[in-house]
Amino acid sequence: MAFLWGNIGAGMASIMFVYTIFKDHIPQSLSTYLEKYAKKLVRFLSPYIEITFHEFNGESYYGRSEVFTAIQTYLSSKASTRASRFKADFMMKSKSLMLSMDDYEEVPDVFNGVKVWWVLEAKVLQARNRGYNQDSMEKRYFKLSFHKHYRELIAGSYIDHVMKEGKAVTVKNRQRKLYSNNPCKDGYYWKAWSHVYFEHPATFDTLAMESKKKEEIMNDLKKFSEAKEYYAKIGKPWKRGYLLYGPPGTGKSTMIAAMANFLNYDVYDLELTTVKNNRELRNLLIETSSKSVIVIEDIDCSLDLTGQRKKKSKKKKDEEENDESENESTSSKVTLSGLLNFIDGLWSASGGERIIVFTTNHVEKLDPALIRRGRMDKHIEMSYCGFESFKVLAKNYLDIDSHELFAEVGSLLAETNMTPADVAENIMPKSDEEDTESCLKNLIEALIEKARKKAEEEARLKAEKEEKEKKKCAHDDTNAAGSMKENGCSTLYYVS
Ligand SMILES: Nc1ncnc2c1ncn2[C@@H]1O[C@H](COP(=O)(O)OP(=O)(O)OP(=O)(O)O)[C@@H](O)[C@H]1O
Ligand SMILES: [Mg+2]
Repeated sequence: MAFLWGNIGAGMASIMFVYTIFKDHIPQSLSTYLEKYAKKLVRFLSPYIEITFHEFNGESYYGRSEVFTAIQTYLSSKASTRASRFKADFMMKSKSLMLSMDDYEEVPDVFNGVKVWWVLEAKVLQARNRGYNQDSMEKRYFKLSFHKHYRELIAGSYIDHVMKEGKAVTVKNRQRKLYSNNPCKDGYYWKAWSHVYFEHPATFDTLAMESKKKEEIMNDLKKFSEAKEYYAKIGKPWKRGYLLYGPPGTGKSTMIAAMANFLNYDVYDLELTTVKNNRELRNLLIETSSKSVIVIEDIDCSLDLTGQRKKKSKKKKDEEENDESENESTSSKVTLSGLLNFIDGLWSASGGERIIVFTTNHVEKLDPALIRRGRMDKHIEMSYCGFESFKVLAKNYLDIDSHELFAEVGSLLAETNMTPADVAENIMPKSDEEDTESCLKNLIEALIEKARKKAEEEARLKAEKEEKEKKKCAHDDTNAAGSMKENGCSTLYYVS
């Protein structure tokens, strides 16, 4: 683009050339001075304007600037037709190559007939000398150049256009991610979450659950995802809490995957036991992106949160405040109030739609404050496999809608508590020889066996109870006899 300057550019180039030859003979201070003013002069004479967009601009400690990311995505769609050097990434979702501009590669673009130039540059900064550890850092930025004449058009409408297009391309190419809270290094920067691509196959179609309940949940999720204006109107953060509770193997984790697939959201799997304190929890929340499901599994086991709020002594409160300030001990010190703040979205100032899901096997153990409506807006019980759920599993695993053995399975399921995980395990063909009928027979056998064990257990408990009652009666008789003697009503006196 410099050659467009014509004579001015050529003149400046000659001066710079002469300067480089004699540079070594000029004192250092004068050379710096000359360089500084030469650059100013160039800028003053240039008919072009440059705007830079830095990758990390202090918006957040860990995060990349959203503007930088949107520009990068926008340019990757341009770069593939207009640049000659590319960096290639394999897009898992579309199973295709995604090309993006390489460093220092210039990509031209035209907006309303006006030409602009983009280039990705980097500055290497020497980090502060910390004893033996002297790292250097690279700061990347996009530089946009255009003619002064179009300042308003480019700085206004064009940048808006780039942001919009960039975000639209991101949504289209979005490879959803499953994040976990293990910090990882991305170039020179630490990120609070590391991720893998999220490719769980569960959907609401494959989820074994009564259809009415399923539909209700799907409608709830859909309504939530379309309610941006509504949440803004009522002045609440755009988030919704779900509590999934029920015995192991009833599909709580499967339901979370189905929810994320249904909404096309990322999943943040938050392992609370590794979070050091409330401050770290807050940072983790800030680093979550919009359109995400934040999951805390087995909330009752994660931390000793139950009743902590009620029991908290003055000493504990002081400790918690210290923890908030500087003390970063290794053991987890997330408190119930820290978690409540987390859920209330007090720190999710960055906005955007988020779903929070807790799972537990023991809902009765949780502090009511944690699961009250408004925090956990919807409580969903995941229960044992009924006939309707079985039919979904039979369709998933055996590809059948009906069978003469269905009636028997149905009546056995009504009498026996078997989880969908166990039903699935029993009907899954174990070899090529196993046909549909033998798979269903396996399930029937397992159900009969379970019913037999249940009956045995019930009989054992009944016998135990009767035995206890007998003993209690004998004890009561003894006491009664003792008291009669005391009252002079009996000649016998029993010692119990
Ligand atoms: N409702 C269900 N629909 C379809 N598949 C299910 C369902 N419940 C369980 N399964 C099957 O059983 C396996 C275990 O289920 P899942 O991990 O979702 O149970 P969970 O309720 O999360 O158990 P836990 O309380 O132990 O975490 C799943 O991989 C899935 O194949
Ligand atoms: Mg689970």
